[in-house]
Amino acid sequence: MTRHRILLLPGDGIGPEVTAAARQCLEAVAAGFDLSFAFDEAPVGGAGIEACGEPLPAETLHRARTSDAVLLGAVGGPAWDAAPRRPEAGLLALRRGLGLFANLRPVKVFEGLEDLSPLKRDRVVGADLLIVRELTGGLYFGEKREGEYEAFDGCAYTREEVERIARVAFEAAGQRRGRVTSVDKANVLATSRLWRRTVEDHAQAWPEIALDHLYVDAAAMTLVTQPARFDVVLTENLFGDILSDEAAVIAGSIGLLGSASLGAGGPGVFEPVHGSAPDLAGRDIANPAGAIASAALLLRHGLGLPGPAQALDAALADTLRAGVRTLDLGGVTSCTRFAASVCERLDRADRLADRKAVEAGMVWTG
Ligand SMILES: NC(=O)C1=CN([C@@H]2O[C@H](COP(=O)(O)OP(=O)(O)OC[C@H]3O[C@@H](n4cnc5c(N)ncnc54)[C@H](O)[C@@H]3O)[C@@H](O)[C@H]2O)C=CC1
Ligand SMILES: CC(C)CC(=O)C(=O)O
Ligand SMILES: [Mg+2]
Repeated sequence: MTRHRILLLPGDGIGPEVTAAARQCLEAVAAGFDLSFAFDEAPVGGAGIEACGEPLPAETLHRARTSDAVLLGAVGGPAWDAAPRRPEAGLLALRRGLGLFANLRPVKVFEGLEDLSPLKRDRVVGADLLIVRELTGGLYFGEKREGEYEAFDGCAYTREEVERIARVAFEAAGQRRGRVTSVDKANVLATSRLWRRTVEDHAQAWPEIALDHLYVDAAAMTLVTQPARFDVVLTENLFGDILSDEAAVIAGSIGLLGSASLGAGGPGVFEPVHGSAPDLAGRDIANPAGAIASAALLLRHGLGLPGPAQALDAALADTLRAGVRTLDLGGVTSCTRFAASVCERLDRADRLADRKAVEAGMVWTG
């Protein structure tokens, strides 16, 4: 039996709580599908600074590189706000170190949560989009200078960087509803004009995919006024970061969103979209759904196990449909109890997924 090596990077704040919840679900999946997962754990972010003086200790990066997939919680918090090296730098270094240029952030409205969003119900029902965010270029990785009276952040993109993320977006659209909306600020930024030209050229090879462009300011508005208009949203690092938090409004809580960060074949990093939520940390009240959704993405994209991924997605959806809700969803269920509910439902969800699991060569044995 293949032993899949999963590295856990819990990080800071609620990171350890939601990562433990997601691990519990992965263990339940492993038991049900007769899979073998070997979990390892290493410090990153503030935890890395505390343990080794570095937000990304060399040993953590080494263990990430030699794993099959990485499940990360979140990094950062007020304790390190004045630190010379911030926890967030560890996350960026991990993404760069593993070459994870593509960040997939699915956004949908779970059945039973249609009234959670402050947006009108008829706007959010049917919304189902995928943000494809470029993850290792742009402002976050440009030249930086920080002085007392002047600071500088450089933004650079190459044609090759835009092309490879465009390919991911067009491929995803081909498996979804066939539409890519590329978001830039080409009326002002040179990098955005390169982005738009490159995406236009790339689209020539995909005549079956409908491509349109929006400036990021208009995209921010349209995302909440007509969310169902979007299928795949292709955008650069900074815009994707901001738009994905905004898109959480469609789902109803940022605690619900998971993500997959993928490169050219090595291990991917799977992490919720939210941050370390210091206001919730240590109280067992965070919503672990985003981390659990990330674990499902890990199964699908990180380990190539679509049957088990589908089972975990189904158990999560079933849990939410049944009204099990953490505080952010208007409920009282704790983080640990929510995870236990997903595990309890895995059996049923797996039976529902049986046909797909069998197709994928994975049979439920629990
Ligand atoms: N990927 C990562 O590791 C990220 C780290 N951060 C870091 O996290 C720290 C806090 O940043 P914020 O801007 O406050 O963003 P945040 O995402 O941690 O929190 C924003 C709001 O969402 C709520 N929230 C977040 N996750 C939740 C969950 N699972 N369940 C229920 N509610 C949840 C929080 O309580 C807060 O009200 C900062 O140090 C920031 O740099 C922020 C974003 C991403
Ligand atoms: C802390 C940032 C670097 C990460 C972030 O906000 C994100 O990737 O969504
Ligand atoms: Mg973010």
